[in-house]
Amino acid sequence: MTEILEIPPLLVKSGGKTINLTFKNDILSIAEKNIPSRNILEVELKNSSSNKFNNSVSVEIKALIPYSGGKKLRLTNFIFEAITAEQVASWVELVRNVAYKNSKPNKHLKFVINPVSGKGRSKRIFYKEIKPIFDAASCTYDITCTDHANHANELMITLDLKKYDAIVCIGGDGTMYEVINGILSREDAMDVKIPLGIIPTGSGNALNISLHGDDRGFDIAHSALTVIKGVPMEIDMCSVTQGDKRFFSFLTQSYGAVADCDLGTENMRWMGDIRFTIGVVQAILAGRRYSCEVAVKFVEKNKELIKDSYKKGYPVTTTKIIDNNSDQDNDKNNNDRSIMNNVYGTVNDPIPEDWEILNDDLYLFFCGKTPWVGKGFLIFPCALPSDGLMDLVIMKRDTISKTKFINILKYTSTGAHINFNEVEYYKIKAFRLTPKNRQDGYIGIDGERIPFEPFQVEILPRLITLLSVDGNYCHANI
Ligand SMILES: Nc1ncnc2c1ncn2[C@@H]1O[C@H](COP(=O)(O)OP(=O)(O)OP(=O)(O)O)[C@@H](O)[C@H]1O
Repeated sequence: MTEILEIPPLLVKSGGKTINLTFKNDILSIAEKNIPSRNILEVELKNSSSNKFNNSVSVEIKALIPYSGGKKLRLTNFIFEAITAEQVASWVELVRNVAYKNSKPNKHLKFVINPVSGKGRSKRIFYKEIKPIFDAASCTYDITCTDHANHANELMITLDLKKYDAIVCIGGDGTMYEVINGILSREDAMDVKIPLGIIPTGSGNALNISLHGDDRGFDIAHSALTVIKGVPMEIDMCSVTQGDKRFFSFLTQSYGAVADCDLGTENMRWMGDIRFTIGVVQAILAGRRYSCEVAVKFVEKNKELIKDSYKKGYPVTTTKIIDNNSDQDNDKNNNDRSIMNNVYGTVNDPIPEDWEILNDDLYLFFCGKTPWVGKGFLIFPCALPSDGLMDLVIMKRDTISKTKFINILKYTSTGAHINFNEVEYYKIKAFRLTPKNRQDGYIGIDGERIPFEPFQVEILPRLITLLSVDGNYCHANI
């Protein structure tokens, strides 16, 4: 992330040689040190064993260095003996400023560790891999290890957020879901701007994959670096109402074969990702029908325009005035973090007049805000964090054969499924889904099952801030 190129090199001794020290890697901390020679064991630099420090002035750099083809990062300490002691203090100061030019150094953090996420190894991973990186970056922190489901939610309601620079989940999407819903149920929710970070120890980690891409979505060091040096990124929230309940979703809302296979094959978890494919094939071959009535507030139906806007790097909302409804001022919504209340009411209100009603047998109804919804599953390649819109993918039973549907699903790994004519891809502001002709089935919100009853979802812009690599989700090459 940080390129220390503008810094004049410092003349140092390393491995018995004199070198001009420049540093291009991600520096977590840099300090001037008077190091007695017996501390030489700290030095991990190649060929450094011949260094003798003899109480001279040295520079200690802790950095994340790429290895394994640059895909992984390793925490490494370097100590160099300076040739001219006078130079060191100003050089150290300069490097420190560049290393943290876009982010606050020495952050004070709240870690929320979910000990049961993923394979139940979060605590061990924290002490072995995560803590050393934050210590190297001179961060300070408090830790809460959740001891029951919903603990993270409860914690966020009462926590003094002003004490921290960021809240960091050590867990999966479910932990982040609780943190977000806790924050948004606070009395002062509209004033909370604290950024949230995630270090992936869960099983799905859709959010972290969307932040870092398929390659790095499960990578601890890259995610830690994003917390330490990342850029705040506001994200829209999906406000969901069902019955008399209201809650916030930040990933997906799904119904149909994929929801069935995600949620209905929990007993096959031991199989790994293959359970999902088997589940889809089972559901389709069994001829399961997913009838429903969906009412949608569409914003953009032209798939080519959506793709084109994404490729050019701007949201469709900037190409078109989308909604002149007096109840919702889009400019305001797109620029302000100004609403907590639903604009379109709840699932118990009449459907607004300007929504379109679809009555269909579906294979798939998938709506969401993050491009990736799991590893190798780039279902919404044009999703943007804060365009004030949700992406919607629909596949209808009467337009696609069973084999074609299964075939198209394979292309979701690269996002290329949206190029098929049979796949509908929309930008929408709100929808209501009412399941039909079935007593029971699966509806998934952020990968968790909710009751098989009508529900309504609308977008509320920019309610939460995440720490991201560069202010956007990982780019999808569509
Ligand atoms: N101490 C605990 N005991 C039991 N459940 C807990 C505890 N702490 C948290 N939970 C619950 O664990 C659930 C799963 O957590 P999380 O989603 O982070 O992990 P995951 O399911 O492995 O990851 P992902 O959602 O990314 O697939 C959360 O919904 C949370 O309510």
